[in-house]
Amino acid sequence: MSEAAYLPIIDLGPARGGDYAATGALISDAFSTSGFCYIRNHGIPEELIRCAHDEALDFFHAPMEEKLACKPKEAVRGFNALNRTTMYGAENPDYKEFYQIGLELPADDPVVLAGQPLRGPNQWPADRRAFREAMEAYFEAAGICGQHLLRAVACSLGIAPDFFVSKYVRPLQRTQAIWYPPHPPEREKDQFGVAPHTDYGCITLLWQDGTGGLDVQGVDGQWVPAPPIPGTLVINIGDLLCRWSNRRYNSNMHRVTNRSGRERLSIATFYDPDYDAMVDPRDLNLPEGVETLFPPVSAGDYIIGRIRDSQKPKIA
Ligand SMILES: O=C(O)CCC(=O)C(=O)O
Ligand SMILES: [Fe+2]
Repeated sequence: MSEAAYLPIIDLGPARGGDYAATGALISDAFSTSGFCYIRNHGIPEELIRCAHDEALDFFHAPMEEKLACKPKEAVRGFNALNRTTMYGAENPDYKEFYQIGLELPADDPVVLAGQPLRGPNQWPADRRAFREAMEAYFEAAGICGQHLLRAVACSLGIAPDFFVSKYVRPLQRTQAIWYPPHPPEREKDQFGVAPHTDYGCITLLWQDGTGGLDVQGVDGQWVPAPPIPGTLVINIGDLLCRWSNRRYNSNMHRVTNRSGRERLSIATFYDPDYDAMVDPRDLNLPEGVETLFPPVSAGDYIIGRIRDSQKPKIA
């Protein structure tokens, strides 16, 4: 195990069976150091992952005209073409396409009518029923896994295991199938699939295919590979949980480069709270006498602010 980036493989089996304290102790070590770990026995059936992978790949291989028919409207859902996002401080936009879905709410739901950001019905390509079914099934299974993880997180911070349940009634869960074409050879140095960044929300669940290319920054600043490990997901903390935990848990820098010469597909789930959930470090068992480092913020305001920043054209 590297000292620089501690990436343990943690068995989620006990937590899924109701023993959150044991899993909590293990993830606490990881989240308070690298902010990353792998989990196995995550509960998302392999067959479901294979289906979502195959269907997503098939979609990304479709003619651009078909893909662009699903380009995002107001709720950032659907197909996002190459170069749509530029990470804070990055030279170039990310070299990836992605398809995003979120919690399905009907167009006449009050929060959709009120224009709450990130809300709305999902977009789906015509005539791709299997893609829709696979993505919806994956979304649901990832949410269940996220709930188990958050119960373990709650235990590890010394609060009731179900603390997060009332904060995740209509979560801002975003699941993205992400497709990375091989980087163009003339852009060797400054091109990233995803430029170095921290995630915005609470907790991220990542499935990656066998290609590799994800790196995590170690405490010494060096980049350490987080290679694909069959049967596992990579889990990491985002900035919102870092805030909520008053920096007891780290949201760490990571990046993707795809110099494999082949395409790469990953499925990332940003498992984030309700729009109006207040993220206040005082609610997470802050030890007595410890000063809060962050004022309370609503989860949705924080996340949409970060997304909008990442989609701004870079000012020269
Ligand atoms: O695709 C990956 O391996 C990671 C993607 C990622 O870090 C992100 O989208 O925030
Ligand atoms: Fe990320």
